[in-house]
Amino acid sequence: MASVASSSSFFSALTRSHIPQWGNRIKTTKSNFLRILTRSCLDDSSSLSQAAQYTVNTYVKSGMVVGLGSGQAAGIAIRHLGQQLRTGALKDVVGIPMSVTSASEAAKAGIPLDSYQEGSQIDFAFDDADVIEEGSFIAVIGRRKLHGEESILEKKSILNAASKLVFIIEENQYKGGLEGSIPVLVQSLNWLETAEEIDDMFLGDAEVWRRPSIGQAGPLGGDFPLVTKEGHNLLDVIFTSPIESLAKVAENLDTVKGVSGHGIISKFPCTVVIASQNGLIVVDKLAEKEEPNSPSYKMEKCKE
Ligand SMILES: O=C(CO)[C@H](O)[C@H](O)COP(=O)(O)O
Repeated sequence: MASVASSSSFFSALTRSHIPQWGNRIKTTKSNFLRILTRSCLDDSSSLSQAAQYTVNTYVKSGMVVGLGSGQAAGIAIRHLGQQLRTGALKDVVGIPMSVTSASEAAKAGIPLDSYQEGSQIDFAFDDADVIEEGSFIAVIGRRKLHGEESILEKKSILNAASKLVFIIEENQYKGGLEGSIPVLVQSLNWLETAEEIDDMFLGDAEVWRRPSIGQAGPLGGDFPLVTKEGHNLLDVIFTSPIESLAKVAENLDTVKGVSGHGIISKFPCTVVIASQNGLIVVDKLAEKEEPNSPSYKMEKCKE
């Protein structure tokens, strides 16, 4: 594998020739690093599988405690991790599942498991994200229907506790000016009051719907609203115009009495492994204090 620390003109030239649609879109800053891996260096046909396998092969080391996320890519990564343990390529890895689905997937794959306790040491975690805001690396999780005892709050605790974090997503999930919903956990007793306050806060930009536990329902969540294992109702704040800043949305939501949490997560350092038509794109967001004099980005390309 060749590794190149590059200047911005070198970056532009490479991105233009290798990933034209990304050349002008990825913004790099002092704290972002970008690597592009051509497809030929990876051995599976689906780009999401490649991204999941790359994540396990690159970041999981023997002896690690690994947070196992949920979603399609995380499922593939869990199965691949199990395979690596069976072949002996990795040893003594313990998984901390972030959902019932990831626990059952991991058990099937033969990964030894432990449950998350506050203060648990987690060396590495991977997860799907619904979307990630370009540049800020702030992610949204929890849009998808929650399964079993799945908890957005617990998932965020595990992701925040991890010493290293990777989100595995597809190209169309990494963008600026995001639209769509932000899941918000609210105390169920006064959920309507809280929903109205959020509605006023984002008036004209978003609608607020209470999520039902089954099927479809109207804005009030129908007769069987979802109640999480912590006893919260879940509001979907559905943005109909582009979100200028996810950080601002999170900040505003945090001021609302009755809000117990939400699906917006910003945790650095963070790496995003992006499955694209032209191979994998790996972008690292470092903690602000790291490598203050480093070049603006680094690009790696696999030797064919
Ligand atoms: O909460 C989440 C990750 O923690 C996501 O909502 C979810 O897992 C995405 O799933 P998929 O990638 O299969 O749509």
